[in-house]
Amino acid sequence: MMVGTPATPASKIRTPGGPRCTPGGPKVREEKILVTVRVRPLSPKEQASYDLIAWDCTDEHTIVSRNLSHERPTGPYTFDKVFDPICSTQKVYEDGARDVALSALNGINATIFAYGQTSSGKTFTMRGITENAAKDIYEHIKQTPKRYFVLKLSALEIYNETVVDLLNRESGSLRLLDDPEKGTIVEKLTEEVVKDSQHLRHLIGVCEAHRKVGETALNDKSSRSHQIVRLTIESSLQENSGCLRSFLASLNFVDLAGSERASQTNADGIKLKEGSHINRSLLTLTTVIRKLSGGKRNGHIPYRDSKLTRILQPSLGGNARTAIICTMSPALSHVEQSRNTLSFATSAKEVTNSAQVNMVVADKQLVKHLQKEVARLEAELQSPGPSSSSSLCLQTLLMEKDLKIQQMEREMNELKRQRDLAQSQLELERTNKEPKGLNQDRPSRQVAKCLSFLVENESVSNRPVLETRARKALGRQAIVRQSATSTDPSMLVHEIRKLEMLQRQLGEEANRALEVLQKEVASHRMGSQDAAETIAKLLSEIKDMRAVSSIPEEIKIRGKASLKEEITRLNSQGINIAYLEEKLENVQKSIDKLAMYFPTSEVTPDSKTQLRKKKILPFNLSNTANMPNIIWSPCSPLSSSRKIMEYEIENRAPGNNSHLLSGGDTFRGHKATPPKSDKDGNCISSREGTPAPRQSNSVNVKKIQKMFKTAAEENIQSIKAYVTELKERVAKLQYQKQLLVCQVLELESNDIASDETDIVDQSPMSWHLMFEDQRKQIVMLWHLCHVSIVHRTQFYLLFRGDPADQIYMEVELRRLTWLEQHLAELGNASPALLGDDPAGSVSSSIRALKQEREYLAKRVSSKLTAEEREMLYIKWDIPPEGKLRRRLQLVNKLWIDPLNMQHVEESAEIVAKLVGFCESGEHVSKEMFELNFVSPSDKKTWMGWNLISNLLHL
Ligand SMILES: Nc1ncnc2c1ncn2[C@@H]1O[C@H](COP(=O)(O)OP(=O)(O)OP(=O)(O)O)[C@@H](O)[C@H]1O
Repeated sequence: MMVGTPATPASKIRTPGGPRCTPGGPKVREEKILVTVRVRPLSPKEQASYDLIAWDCTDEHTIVSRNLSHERPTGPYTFDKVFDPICSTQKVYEDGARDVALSALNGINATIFAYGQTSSGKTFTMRGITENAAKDIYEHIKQTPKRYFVLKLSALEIYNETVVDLLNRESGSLRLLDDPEKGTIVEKLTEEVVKDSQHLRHLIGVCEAHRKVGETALNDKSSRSHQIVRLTIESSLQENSGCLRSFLASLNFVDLAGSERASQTNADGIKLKEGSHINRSLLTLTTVIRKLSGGKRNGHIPYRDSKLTRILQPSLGGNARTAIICTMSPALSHVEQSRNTLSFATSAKEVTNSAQVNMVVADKQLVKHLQKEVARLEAELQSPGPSSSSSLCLQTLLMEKDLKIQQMEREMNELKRQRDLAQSQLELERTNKEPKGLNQDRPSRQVAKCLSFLVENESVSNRPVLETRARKALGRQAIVRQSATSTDPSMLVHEIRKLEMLQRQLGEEANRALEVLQKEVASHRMGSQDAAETIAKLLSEIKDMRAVSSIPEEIKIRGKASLKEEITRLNSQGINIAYLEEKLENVQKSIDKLAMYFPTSEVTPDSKTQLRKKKILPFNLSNTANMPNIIWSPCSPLSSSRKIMEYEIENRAPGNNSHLLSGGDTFRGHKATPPKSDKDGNCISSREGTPAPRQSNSVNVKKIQKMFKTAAEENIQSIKAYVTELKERVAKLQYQKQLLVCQVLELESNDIASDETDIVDQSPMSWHLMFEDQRKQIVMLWHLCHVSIVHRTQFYLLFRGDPADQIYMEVELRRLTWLEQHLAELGNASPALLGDDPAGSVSSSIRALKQEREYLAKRVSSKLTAEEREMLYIKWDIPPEGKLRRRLQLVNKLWIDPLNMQHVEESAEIVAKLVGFCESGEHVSKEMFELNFVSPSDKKTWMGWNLISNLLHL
């Protein structure tokens, strides 16, 4: 008994509940694929071999196999149409393709497939279908003058999963890309605009010709390659409303590879080993059709498993109308293949498509863009996971999006902040109607913060509104004036006192340091004539210095003094500070000169000779009498050489350690030559008195020699560093004093200027502009002065344009301007004047900055999540080369572009994370910015050499 397959209804177009509209989209109609079967006549070859006809087309929908062999007959098979061998291609076109093909003229995608075994008539049929469709399309265009049509043609061939352009074979293998709007597209595929029907025929001819070339180049290729000719049809209509409505659709003519191999593999499960015999595209096509026909439309459909199914995805259960013409031979010799073809056709007819009109409305461009974006993201998400490159690509895309969102949020917040600020400023202006002068008796906390050591506990926000009253001025001068005019004279007197106290403390420290320096230098008094002279000079300078630095102690502070008197006194002290500075400069130069006698490098045979030539012998054996001084000198308790000495003592033979120099033959000669003393009682060595042991081969002597030398070098370096530090502090003091004087002078001239300043009021807008301007200047100066990036970050994040920030901005700007000038002066000075390190402060700043970056780089992995790090590496273009290298590269890119405020903002955010400003949750106080210039904590007291050696090793 034969089991029939239910016939497909003649009209399969289903519009359940009528045509429906997708939200914001055009009508969608669901319909099954139109499946027809065409049986060709017996070929001459089949006739010659007396092959029998194995099939009967019982009606125009049914085909059944004849009972010719011992096998049981199959069928009947029913389809939308069954065309017997005498049916013309015109008829096949009309009944099996025309309706679908012409849908493309109305914006519906359409695809006509030819499926069947080799030599079954696929190409024969498709050629006729294409020609007829082309003819009808141009006929339609002719009859629709209201619409404006644009036709484009492209054609490709897929062979062994390689896509080739049939309009330009030379372009080689083409790649498939995912386009948000069009789905899968073929990269660089030629698309020719079709001028007219003749041109269309010509182009189809070109494709055919190119396919023929392929056929001769590769044996039997045509049966294993798929060809797709795609006609894109766009038609526009100007509506009365002024809207330009366009239909856009593509019509595919697909001539598939011979199905015999795919069916063999599918039906018999034979796993063909030879790769060239497996046609992945065809296999995937049958799998896709099978899955779609089984109602698994919502399950995973492996479109992406082959190029053919990727390209034709919309035509297989998607947004397209599809017709499949299955071709078959009637011969008994091909009955098995024909059966497989009919089986495929049976599956295909169960597949439902959801075609919709692809309409473009000009004034809905934005919606379309969004739809495209959604489609693209969906396509990305649907792409299979195993490909790490595609998931990476998706991740990158998401990260980029996140970054964009973050950036937009930041911009929005900034705009909001500016708006709020402007509003509050306006509010302030409006309410600020109080009579002028109301506030003049009250000291300005801003200025107090600027100058005082004390930290004001009162928050800035509590400040009475009028205290923050700003004077209208576009320049910085106006701000300075404003600060000065609101300064209480008694505050300034207070500040002057504190300044003096600082100066006194500095003097005391300098004295203590110089005492040690004097001892140290005295211990080195032996050696060459040059060295002796330098030391003598140094000693006299130290003496002078001590005299100068003790002056401030003599200052008597009276209980009450007028501001003018205070200023006069302060100005007179300026001479002392300047003198102190000058003297320190001289001391440093002398130390530098002295340091030249102690080459820091290891003593090589060459350098030994040079030393001998120059007779630089401050620490040779003639100095042994001075050894105890050096060893037990306060300058060297922590030096590495002392440790060596202790080791030496510990390892000395018993009985020889009663005194460092009393035992052992090594020192006997020396004992016989006691050192000479100068008139002050200090030990002096003479070259005449230098005994032979200088050439001694004793290991101990050499070690001790080396040790003394190291100790001396360390001490000299320590002294040098401390003097440099003293100089810096004196310079700071000098600057602070100048600022104070400046404030006082402006206070004095306040009465004269008050009329003028009252005329102008500072508007919120002008402050905002000034703030931006100052901030840019500060950022540039930070960069030029190599200021710590942590400091930059803190300052940048704290001062965001609040009117209360004015004074902080002003002070930071002044401080940096001074620093820049100072560094520039150092840089311009002659190296001869400045010693070995002409721009010591600059290089040390750079060094410190480098160390800071290294420190921050170490925190990257602990303070940022892996995701954050990855995002930053992508954003900041850090190549993937080594984890440590990447972290350092990232940190090295922070705060390097002072002209780019976006860069500055982002750098600040990253550094804040690395340092943990954000995570502590505590608000950083603005006062931490040492607007007081020298806070007690900032003051370095003399801690002995320990501190200095620490500083040196930092
Ligand atoms: N309906 C038909 N009427 C007359 N001749 C036909 C018909 N169908 C096919 N032929 C002839 O059969 C031969 C094979 O046809 P065709 O090349 O179209 O097969 P094919 O399926 O495309 O083969 P391949 O897969 O190898 O490319 C051709 O010579 C063609 O002219």
